Amino acid sequence: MHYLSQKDAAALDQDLFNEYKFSVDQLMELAGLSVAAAVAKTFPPSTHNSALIICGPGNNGGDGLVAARHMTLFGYNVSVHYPKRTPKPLYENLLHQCEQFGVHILEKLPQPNELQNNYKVLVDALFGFSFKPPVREELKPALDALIEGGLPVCSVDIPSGWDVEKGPISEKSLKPALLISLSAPKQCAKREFIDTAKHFLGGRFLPPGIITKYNLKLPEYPNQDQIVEIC
Ligand SMILES: NC(=O)C1=CN([C@@H]2O[C@H](COP(=O)(O)OP(=O)(O)OC[C@H]3O[C@@H](n4cnc5c(N)ncnc54)[C@H](O)[C@@H]3O)[C@@H](O)[C@H]2O)[C@@H](O)CC1
Ligand SMILES: [K+]
Repeated sequence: MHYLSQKDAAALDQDLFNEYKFSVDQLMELAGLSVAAAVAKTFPPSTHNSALIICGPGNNGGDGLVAARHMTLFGYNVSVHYPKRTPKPLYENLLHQCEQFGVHILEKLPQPNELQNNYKVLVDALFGFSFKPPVREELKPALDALIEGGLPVCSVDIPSGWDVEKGPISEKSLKPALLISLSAPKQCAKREFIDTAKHFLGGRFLPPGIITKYNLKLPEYPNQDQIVEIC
């Protein structure tokens, strides 16, 4: 397996948009769908019917908004907490769609120790590969809820608060139960960092030229699946 540096993850992303002419919403839809699929495979709605998705200001948060909509279609009761909204049509439309699909928009987070009263699983769509620690004060409560909620956390692409290359930054860093790497795993997704977490690869949209250029060695997706487990 080849694990991407933070610089290469950003460069690969730019290649998809500039050289391959993908739009952000095209890739975000597939990324969010694969997140929903991996969550449902690991924490199915039959046992984990109520989910809270915590969304950040960038594209990682956008993946979370897409996953929220798909998770309602999979049978979950879904809530979204989206404290710092980026005023762009892409995110506004995704949020509008969430509302139309019956996603509950949670304006204020309860205390972390109260989350277990209402939810069975958390989805961490707070920060992705553009995050640089330490977390700024305004989004600290959202990160604390993920760390201290006492619920299984499914992290989208990067466990929030982690260094994209060096992994957890302290003993108190988030310990996800599930990581869904998107397009290709980043360096913090190495087994030595994620420990016993389940690990899936999703975002099945890479053109062959990108796989060659970045020397990626990715596991094969089974059949038409959107996700593949990495052991
Ligand atoms: N190339 C790919 O494979 C794709 C990537 N996607 C997603 O896009 C993500 C990357 O998105 P972005 O580049 O928009 O960035 P992120 O979503 O990682 O985060 C950027 C946002 O976080 C804020 N931020 C950064 N450091 C912070 C700190 N210390 N404290 C508080 N706020 C901080 C920034 O101000 C910015 O608003 C990926 O991780 C993945 O989830 C998908 O949407 C689609 C395709
Ligand atoms: K994340």
